[in-house]
Amino acid sequence: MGYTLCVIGCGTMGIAILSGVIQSLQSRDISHSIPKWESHTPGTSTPTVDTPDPSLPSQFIASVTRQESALKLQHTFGSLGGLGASVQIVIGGNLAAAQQADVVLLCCKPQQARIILEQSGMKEALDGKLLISILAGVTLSQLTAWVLPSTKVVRAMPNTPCRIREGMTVVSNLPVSSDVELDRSIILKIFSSIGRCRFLEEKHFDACTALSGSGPAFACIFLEAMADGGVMMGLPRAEALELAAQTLQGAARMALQPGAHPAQIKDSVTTPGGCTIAGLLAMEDGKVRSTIARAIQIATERASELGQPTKK
Ligand SMILES: NC(=O)C1=CN([C@@H]2O[C@H](COP(=O)(O)OP(=O)(O)OC[C@H]3O[C@@H](n4cnc5c(N)ncnc54)[C@H](OP(=O)(O)O)[C@@H]3O)[C@@H](O)[C@H]2O)C=CC1
Ligand SMILES: O=C(O)[C@@H]1CCC=N1
Repeated sequence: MGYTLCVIGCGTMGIAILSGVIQSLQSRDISHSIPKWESHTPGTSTPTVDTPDPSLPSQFIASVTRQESALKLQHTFGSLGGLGASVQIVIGGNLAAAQQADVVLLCCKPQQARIILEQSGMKEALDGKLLISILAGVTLSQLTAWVLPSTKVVRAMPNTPCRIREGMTVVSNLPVSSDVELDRSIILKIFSSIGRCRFLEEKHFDACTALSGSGPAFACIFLEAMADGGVMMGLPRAEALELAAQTLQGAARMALQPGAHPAQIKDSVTTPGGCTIAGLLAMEDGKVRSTIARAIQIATERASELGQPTKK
């Protein structure tokens, strides 16, 4: 028997994480050994025997406030069958959900965190438990001030591709009060089962929020623009999108190979006097690099404002 994982605020990200974890458990990938503490490439591990593992979740609770959201969760998790159908969906019951849980994943909006954590009885419900916040901008010092010192608080910054188990999640270092081995294992089994996961110091979190948290949106602007170019040149829209998406996926996977560098991948495509260099120069004329890099800079600055008292 594993532990009970509760998601408080189960919207886009809560669904992405829970769906990914449940699918992973159902395909048994999550029980595979983790090759390294800090990073894991999906699909590279080997199966292990089916023994009860205290670092694996076996019961799930998803908490929201609206009936409409609950119906959506019922449909989404129900369609996964098995464990998905067993997810307990609660409306307006954060406290009872936290009381029942062993590990709580806080996935509400940044500005709701304080109200949820300071609800009467919540401190006691979280006593000694692992609380993982995915909230952009809400700092560890804010979170720890809203719970008892015995609550083990970490921040995680996942992204929407967790839903298809191709996510990128950055996790802050574990607190000293933590049972380091078990808690690291719990965290890695959640987030490595739905993509890559690595630990980084909290000071990098706003940049990670912008780069990998917001990144899928930025990447899709680039993807759409590539497809638009193809459509401009007469390609049908659906095929243009397929070509753009698969090309970005292929290039990204090449860049993730050990020892690879994006400049080397670019150079290998670029035949002297050919069409690639012509396109690259047009991109440089449009300041595409600084535009994209500045977008990450501005998003980082905005991330640092989220969940702060004077900002919305
Ligand atoms: N979207 C993304 O790509 C990423 C988001 N994040 C962070 O994840 C968090 C959630 O974002 P996202 O999933 O997009 O937001 P959503 O709005 O999709 O989800 C928020 C959920 O919280 C629920 N909720 C609202 N109030 C309460 C409450 N008092 N108690 C319990 N549940 C409540 C809402 O349901 P209902 O209305 O029924 O209450 C909703 O399901 C944010 O803090 C964001 O910074 C981090 C990484 C990536
Ligand atoms: O836009 C946002 O604020 C959230 C955080 C990262 C991605 N989405």
